[in-house]
Amino acid sequence: MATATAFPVDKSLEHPERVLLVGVMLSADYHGAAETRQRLFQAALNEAAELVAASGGEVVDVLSSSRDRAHSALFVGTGKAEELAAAVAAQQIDLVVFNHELTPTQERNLERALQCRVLDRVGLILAIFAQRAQSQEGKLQVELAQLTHLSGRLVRGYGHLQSQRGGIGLKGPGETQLETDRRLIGHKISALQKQLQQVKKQRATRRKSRMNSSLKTFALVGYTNTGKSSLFNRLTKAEVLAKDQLFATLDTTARRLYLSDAASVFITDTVGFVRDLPHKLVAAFAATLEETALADVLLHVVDVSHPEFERQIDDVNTVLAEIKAAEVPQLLVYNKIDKLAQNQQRPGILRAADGTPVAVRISVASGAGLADLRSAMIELALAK
Ligand SMILES: Nc1nc2c(ncn2[C@@H]2O[C@H](COP(=O)(O)OP(=O)(O)OP(=O)(O)O)[C@@H](O)[C@H]2O)c(=O)[nH]1
Ligand SMILES: [Mg+2]
Repeated sequence: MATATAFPVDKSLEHPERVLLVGVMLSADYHGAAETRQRLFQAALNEAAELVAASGGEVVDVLSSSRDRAHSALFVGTGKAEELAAAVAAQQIDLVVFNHELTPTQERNLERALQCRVLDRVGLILAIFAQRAQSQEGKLQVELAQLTHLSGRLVRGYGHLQSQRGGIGLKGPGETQLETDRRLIGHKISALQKQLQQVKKQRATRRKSRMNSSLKTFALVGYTNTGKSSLFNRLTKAEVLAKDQLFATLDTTARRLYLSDAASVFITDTVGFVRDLPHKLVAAFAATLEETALADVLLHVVDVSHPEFERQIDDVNTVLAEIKAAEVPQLLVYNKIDKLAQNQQRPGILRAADGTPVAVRISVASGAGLADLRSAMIELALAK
């Protein structure tokens, strides 16, 4: 349900946008030896470039610098701002993306100084979600996240002006507008929350009928672009969109899956996670992610060919803890082994000391290890 609002909620991108990507390596954010810090910083920049691509933008230039700072606050000095403004003008940049969190005030000041739109990482992820949301639920959730993001900005963004005015007791026109905006946003937010509550009920009803059937539920989770939807399709012969793109999936789909005569299960595919997934987004997607927390087993899909796959596993576990799914048993699915060196492509099940399957090495692309995965799933489905 698209809604027109009086305020600039829509930060969605129009493509093709010419994007300047800015990375600032703050010593507070990257730890370890210089070489490690450099590698992590580069990986974060690469991921930001992928996010830009996922939003339909084109990275025209990347500027990075490092700063020795004890606290993790980005400060853009006048010299740097001038350098950025020159780059924006020279290369006809439409959008500058900071791979760093900006305060609303910083974002506004930068927009003024650079004469061009500015987004930080959170804003970029929200913009992608806004573009992608397909289902009514997905759209409601993204809109809620954007409005919450905006209302936070209105309050914080104008706060310093208000306190200055407070003493004089003035009520300028801007302030009145601000109050109106706040009230409208407040109404809109509660309306959205009510609608989402409704959706949540419908979901609960559907889930209940699944639970009554006493079938176990497996939920696919994992970092974005690891192959969850590809695996879902392969296992269930469904046709969920699978694409080499961050956040191809935003909704949850559930299908019944026959594993053996004794074991039929439900399997769900859902939105992928990313480092620093905005909290507002996680909160807004609570209804979608609830399925995950209530699953019997999580199939944690990992792109084992990704240089940062171990960190991605940690990032996913962080989000899982946030949505109270940390206690759900996990089976790690090491996918894309076809992309590893020849001598590392061996598929199969890895077991704990007591014999419980803890991980399976597979390739959805080549089909290697899929039989192992199915038998591990049967074991877990029949356990208890
Ligand atoms: N080489 C290789 N590529 C794979 C394999 N599995 C999936 N892919 C590719 O990885 C990309 C991402 O796949 P998806 O299934 O969309 O990944 P996802 O985890 O659902 O991604 P999001 O929905 O964005 O979170 C696609 O281009 C797939 O073709 C695999 O085993 N090997
Ligand atoms: Mg997907």
